[in-house]
Amino acid sequence: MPVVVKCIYRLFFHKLAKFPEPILAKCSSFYFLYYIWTGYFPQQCERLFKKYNTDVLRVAPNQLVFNDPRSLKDIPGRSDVYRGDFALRVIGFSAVNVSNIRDPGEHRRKRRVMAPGFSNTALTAQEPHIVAPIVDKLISKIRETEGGTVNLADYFDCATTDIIGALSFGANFGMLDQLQNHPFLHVLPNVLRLSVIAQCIPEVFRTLSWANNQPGLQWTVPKPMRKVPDFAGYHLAERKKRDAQELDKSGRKDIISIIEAGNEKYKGQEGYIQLGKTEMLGEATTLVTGGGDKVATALTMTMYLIGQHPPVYQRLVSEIRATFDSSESVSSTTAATKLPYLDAVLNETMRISPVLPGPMWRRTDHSIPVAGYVVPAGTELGAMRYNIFRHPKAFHDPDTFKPERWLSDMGDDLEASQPFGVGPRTCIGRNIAWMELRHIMCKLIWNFDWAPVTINYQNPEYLVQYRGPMHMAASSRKSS
Ligand code: HEM
Repeated sequence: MPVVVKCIYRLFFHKLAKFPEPILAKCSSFYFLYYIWTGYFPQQCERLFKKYNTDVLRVAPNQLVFNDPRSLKDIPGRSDVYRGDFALRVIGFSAVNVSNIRDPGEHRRKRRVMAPGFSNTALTAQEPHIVAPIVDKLISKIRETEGGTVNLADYFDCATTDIIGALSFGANFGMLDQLQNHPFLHVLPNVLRLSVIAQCIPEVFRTLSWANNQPGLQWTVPKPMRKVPDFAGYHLAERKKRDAQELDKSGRKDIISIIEAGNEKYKGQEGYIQLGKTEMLGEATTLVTGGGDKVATALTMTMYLIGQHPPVYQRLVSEIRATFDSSESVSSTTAATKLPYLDAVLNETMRISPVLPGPMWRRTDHSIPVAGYVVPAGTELGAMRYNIFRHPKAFHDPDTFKPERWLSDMGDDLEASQPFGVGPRTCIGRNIAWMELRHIMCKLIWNFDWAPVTINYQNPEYLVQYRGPMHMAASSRKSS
């Protein structure tokens, strides 16, 4: 269709023509691409929601975003919507996996096999042997910085990626050992950034994906986009080699082995197809990508925010130090039951600064009701998480960091903040995340007194927050 005709159609006759939007966004995806490229798409939406006095926006010819807490349940809460074109097919060129698979039935199959690896029972057994020693290594690495400052954004990245390597692959990824020199440091956020931008124009992404599968054409694809699957594939292969050498594997309980056991359990059952080799590679990639970076961001933001709010910091120090006698006695299970203020701080951090601030796109192939609107079939749509988590109808003083709102009823609608998502595609790793967040925060606060260094810290987002350096000063604790 000639460009002018296409524009006229999109402006006046398109099924979404009645929804408010800037005129440029009606005609082409370039408007959307520009704001995604800047990394401040949610902030631009905030301005547009206000400008048009609306809670729904058409941000590209075929895309709607909502700023109404009800849309959290009305979109991702549904089991009959698909991953959108602009959703998680962004980890470079990962094989199909639980987080990027489109079909809801296939997705259920994968979740069923994977779920036991993420259960609290599996994790409680692993925390003292696998997680605690890595966190202790983090503490000693921070101790080495005394008298100077520490870039927590990178230190957390190394620690959480090492944890997911040990939990999933039974491997030492060696990030904390090498810190700034580790070749995987910063790879994932950069790949996400590249992929998210490429995805804004689906034709570009599809062409790159196609080229990536053609022998002889792979050189046309930006190299970083293959780095994450390559890293995961390498560790999957290394794990297999170790497996072959091991005579008795019965003791192993890493997540990959639990997925493999699930594969065996359902083998031969009617309607069940085992996860094949490529799917296992896909899941390995999901574990590497999902497991480290997001927790690192939540920790970085928590430390930053408590550093900026001394009364919150002091209350947290009192709670944690009064609960544990020693650093060794820290456990996330104790923290979960005895440290309500820590949970309030973490919840408030993930509300005001969500790790995944964007809309987590979905697509519907039939018309559905969303927050009082009827969305036509074939639309890409999403709930704007950053904006909803700060919605004035749901939270008083929505832009203020106030952990107390999670401790007593202040009239807030706390359900309007859903850092781990809603519905069938909610975060499979949330138990791991909570375990790491509680364990690491307790040890950081138990061992050190902290002073802020970086101020005015704000990250752009490329699906997840794109962490910049965040420095603080740690000194061995003086008070009890
Ligand atoms: C603070 C840390 C974390 C946050 C805030 C977070 C948040 C989220 C959110 C919001 C989703 C839903 C996406 C959607 O609706 O489309 C999600 C999905 C997912 N998360 Fe997490 N996550 C965290 C940690 C983890 C960890 C530690 C893992 C472990 C490997 C993980 C693995 C996954 C996977 C595999 C999915 C896709 C699930 C599916 O589509 O069925 N996440 N996460």
